Amino acid sequence: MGSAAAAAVGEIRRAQRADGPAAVLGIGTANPPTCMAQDDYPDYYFRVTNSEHLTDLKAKLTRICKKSGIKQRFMHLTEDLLAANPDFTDRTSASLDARVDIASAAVPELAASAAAKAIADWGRPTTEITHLIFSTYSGARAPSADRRLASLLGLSPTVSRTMLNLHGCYGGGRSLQLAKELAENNRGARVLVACSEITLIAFYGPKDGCPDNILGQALFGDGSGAVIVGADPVGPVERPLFEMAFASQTTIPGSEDDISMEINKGGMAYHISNKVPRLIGGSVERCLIDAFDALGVSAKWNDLFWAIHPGGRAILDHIEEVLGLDDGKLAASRHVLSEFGNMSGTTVIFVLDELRRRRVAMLESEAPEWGVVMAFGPGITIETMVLHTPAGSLEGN
Ligand SMILES: CC(C)(COP(=O)(O)OP(=O)(O)OC[C@H]1O[C@@H](n2cnc3c(N)ncnc32)[C@H](O)[C@@H]1OP(=O)(O)O)[C@@H](O)C(=O)NCCC(=O)NCCSC(=O)CC(=O)O
Repeated sequence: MGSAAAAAVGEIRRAQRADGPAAVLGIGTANPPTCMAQDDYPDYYFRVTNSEHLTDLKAKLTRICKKSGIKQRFMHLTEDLLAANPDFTDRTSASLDARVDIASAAVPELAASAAAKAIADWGRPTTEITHLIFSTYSGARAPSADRRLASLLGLSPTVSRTMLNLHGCYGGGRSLQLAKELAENNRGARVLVACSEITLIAFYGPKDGCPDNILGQALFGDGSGAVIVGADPVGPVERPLFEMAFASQTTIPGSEDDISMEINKGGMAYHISNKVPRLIGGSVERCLIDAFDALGVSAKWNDLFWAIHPGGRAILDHIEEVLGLDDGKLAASRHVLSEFGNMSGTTVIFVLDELRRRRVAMLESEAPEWGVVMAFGPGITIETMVLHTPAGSLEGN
């Protein structure tokens, strides 16, 4: 290639890319209608699974629920749905087909409800969405939930879709990072991120010797979160809520067996070791130092705003301790954990939405300029994203 052609290709490439950083331009969330108080859950769970005789496990679930930092959770699976599918309580039954049938409809429908709110918050027509990233642990079919969501919303047939399956609790962080790459590398792109999780795929009765299931029964809830991401916002309609300044992914060496998920004939099984809070707590500071070094920004942890995936109360406690965070710095994460439980990949979007609400209530001078999103999942994988809030970004919210 001659130097003139190389220059022309370089010019084309520059013209194809955005000028500014990707930013969050709208956020929406949704939950199924059934809300379960955490204090009532052990009685409910052991009754509907006909397991009242497993008194030790019920006492264990009660202890975990009390220490979980969760007040309530939302669930798609109701008692009526369970009565229609009694084999869902038996982990050895071949119930995957029935679970996938229900999830294939419910997961994109919940996402459509969150996405409609994100699109309204963004303020431009649905047909101007150019890319869709969908993340769920319930996907087991193609065409998948991304295709169904595109139909439900009436997205353009030229929308470029990406499906993320089984990323678990880092699905939201991964989706946001991919959205940043797409928005910055495609001038004018408007990316819809949709995460949607319903626990029905992994609901079983209790079984002696299976404490993972008891932990999961205490933690996980259902919800969907959607975000519109784009660069070079077109005012006055588009307002950048959070600019995405930097993103990275890190895997904790030797931790591949500490969080795992697998689909089998009876649904999804998972394992969460009791080392998870310590492993994550021991790794986050290195990720943060590397991120801010790469940006050339000097950061004091207490001067940032925080959107940490609330995987469990002990994870937040460990992070707070290792980073020396003041009380209240993880308030948005603790609030979401309390009101909704751990909704896997979706949770971090709820935390971002909660942070946005809390920042609106602050004076501009009190609201930290820089912040961090962190999410964790199988791997153990840590997603880190540094956010920046442009001046005036909270006005009019
Ligand atoms: C479960 C807890 C609320 C319990 O609170 P405390 O630790 O303060 O209390 P504690 O030490 O007295 O423990 C109470 C009971 O919980 C049990 N327990 C603790 N961790 C457990 C685990 N990983 N598996 C099974 N049981 C567990 C203890 O053995 C104990 O049982 P007994 O009382 O019988 O002695 C907390 O440990 C916590 O938040 N853990 C983090 C949960 C986690 O790893 N979440 C990540 C989910 S995965 C995720 O977010 C990503 C993804 O899915 O992709």
